[in-house]
Amino acid sequence: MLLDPKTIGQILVLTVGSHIVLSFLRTTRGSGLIRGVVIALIVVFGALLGVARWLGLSELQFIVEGVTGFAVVILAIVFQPELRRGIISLGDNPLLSRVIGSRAKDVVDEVASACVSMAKRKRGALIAFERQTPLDPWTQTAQRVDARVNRFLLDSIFHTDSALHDGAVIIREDRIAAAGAILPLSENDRLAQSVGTRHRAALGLSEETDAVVVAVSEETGLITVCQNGKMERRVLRDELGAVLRSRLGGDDDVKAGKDGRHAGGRFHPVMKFLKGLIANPGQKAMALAVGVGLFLLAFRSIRTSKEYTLEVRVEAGEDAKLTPTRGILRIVLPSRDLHLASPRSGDSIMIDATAAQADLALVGGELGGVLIVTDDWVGTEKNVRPGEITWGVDRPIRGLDVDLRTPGGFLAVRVERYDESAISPTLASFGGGTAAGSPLDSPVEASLIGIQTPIGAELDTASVEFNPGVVTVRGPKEDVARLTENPALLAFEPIDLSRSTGTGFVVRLVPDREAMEARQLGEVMLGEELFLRGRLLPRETVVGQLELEVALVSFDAAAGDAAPRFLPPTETVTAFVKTRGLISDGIDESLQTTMRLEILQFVRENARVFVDTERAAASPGLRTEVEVGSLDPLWRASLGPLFGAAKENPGASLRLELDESDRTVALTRAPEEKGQDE
Ligand SMILES: Nc1ncnc2c1ncn2[C@@H]1O[C@H](COP(=O)(O)OP(=O)(O)OP(=O)(O)O)[C@@H](O)[C@H]1O
Repeated sequence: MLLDPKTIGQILVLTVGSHIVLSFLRTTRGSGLIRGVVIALIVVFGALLGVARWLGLSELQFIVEGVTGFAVVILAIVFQPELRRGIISLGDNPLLSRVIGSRAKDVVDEVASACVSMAKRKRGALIAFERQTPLDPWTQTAQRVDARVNRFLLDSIFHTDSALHDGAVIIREDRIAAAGAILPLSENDRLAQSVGTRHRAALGLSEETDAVVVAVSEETGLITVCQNGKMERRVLRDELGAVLRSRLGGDDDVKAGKDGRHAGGRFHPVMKFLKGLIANPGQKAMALAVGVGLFLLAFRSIRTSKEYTLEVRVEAGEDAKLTPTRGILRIVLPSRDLHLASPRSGDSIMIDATAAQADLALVGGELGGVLIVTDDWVGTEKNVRPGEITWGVDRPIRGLDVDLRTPGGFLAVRVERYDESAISPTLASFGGGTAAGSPLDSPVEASLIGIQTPIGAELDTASVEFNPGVVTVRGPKEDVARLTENPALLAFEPIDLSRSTGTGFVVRLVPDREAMEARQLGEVMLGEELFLRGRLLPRETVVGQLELEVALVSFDAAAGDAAPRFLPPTETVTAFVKTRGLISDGIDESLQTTMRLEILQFVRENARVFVDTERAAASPGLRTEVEVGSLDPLWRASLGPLFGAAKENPGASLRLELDESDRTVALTRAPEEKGQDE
């Protein structure tokens, strides 16, 4: 529990209240009835309330709680006189009596003055001050007076001619309650024989009650004050007022007489108050215990509500944690073969928790829950009531009343077995090598793939191949179905190109993060690891365009004179010169131009565009396909130092590509020579 100032303040108030009640119960010694009734009621009500709470008997609890208020009112009415006296006895408090005690002071002065006057005239008197113990037993058998205390009235009561002079006067608060009261005689053996009945009666009452009794001797005129079974004799007339005040101030420790306190009168009220604080420690400890107990009772009883958001997290098998964790609704599945189809792991669930303040204080800002799923839930949707979930934080807390913020107030939980499927993804599944977001379409620095001259490069999708093999995916039925339909939901892991990877690379496939986040895929497991194997090539660029003459070539040497004869073609064709990895975009433009010119020069001198006469013969009179001779490996040896090591790179190339519209030429047969006909 939090010991904040509010809590401490409330406990203090309850402790003071308990102390007042306990003091009250103690003071009504003469009325054991009220104590008995109060204690019996507390025990009975407390027990009933406890049992009702424990067993959840809400109707009984309701009635007991309701009746408690009535019981207090009825008690107050029935015991009104006792309560009144009890409340008045609070005036004994030295500070309070200072505030409200001016009357008390007058009473004492009046009594003291009457006693002194009677002592001087040797008139016998016996006056008892009622304090906390009611003196009813003695007033009831005496003459009721009920007059304001007054020295002359006292004097005349004890006048020998007075009908009331025999017996004692009893003073209650500021009034003479009775006169002619017969007090109990002390049976103290140690009293001298000479002590007469008046003085024995004075001592006797002081033994049985907390009353302060003054006796004036008819014989000697001496004044005696009795309290707590002790007799102080020969009280000086001048000091009687002070002695009485000190006795009636409630300070039992004051001993009249030799120490001269009478001269000073009484203690300072603040001192008395402070002494009062440490006096009677047993009762104060009990008051504190009652105060703390009442506070805890209220703290545990007052129920409040609080809103929490919990994240669903799934665990399975024996490793699952079975105690609640802050902010998490843990759903524990019986085995790893199962998965939670709904709610999905990561979902948020809103709940309202209503509980005793004490319990919510334990929970603090975050609540957690554990739901244990059994095998028979598989394949069926079960509506879980909040009561079936163990709520708490770090440990279960009983009695939390939780409402789920879902229509119907329950959590619909569906558990499925994992599904399995084999898929064989193709490159097309990934949108080729240039799919947006795919790491494969990033331009690759030539330096990273072993070409010294930095050049732009892109993935040649034609050269990308998959590792052979089929991938088995395993997961929730719907996810597996989605993946089978659209393997592109598998994504590439980022490629980290390094010199050691050269132009080849291997990429692992994983479920696509965006697809996961878009909830297209939940928890897919790959049966085997799936790899993509690819090769990186520098980007191909066009160096220039050439008009080339077409030559006639016969590859069939054995044909000799038998070969068909054609006239050399009169047409030319357009060819594009294309390179990879030879001219980088990054270098100086004039240098690029020089390099281009060198390449074009080389191609003009070495390129061969030809028609194979053997093949052309097969289609006489038609347009015939033109072919291009290979420039490789000739160009690697022939290009000058400008091209440096770039031309040694296996990824670099130089090739000739004919214009699509210009790939054929018309051939005409040569006229037959005479000699041949013969
Ligand atoms: N039980 C009693 N309750 C009240 N007053 C009593 C009681 N017994 C005696 N008295 C009073 O005491 C008077 C008798 O006093 P007695 O002489 O026996 O006692 P004492 O102690 O010697 O007093 P004193 O010194 O005044 O003579 C009675 O007249 C009566 O007023």
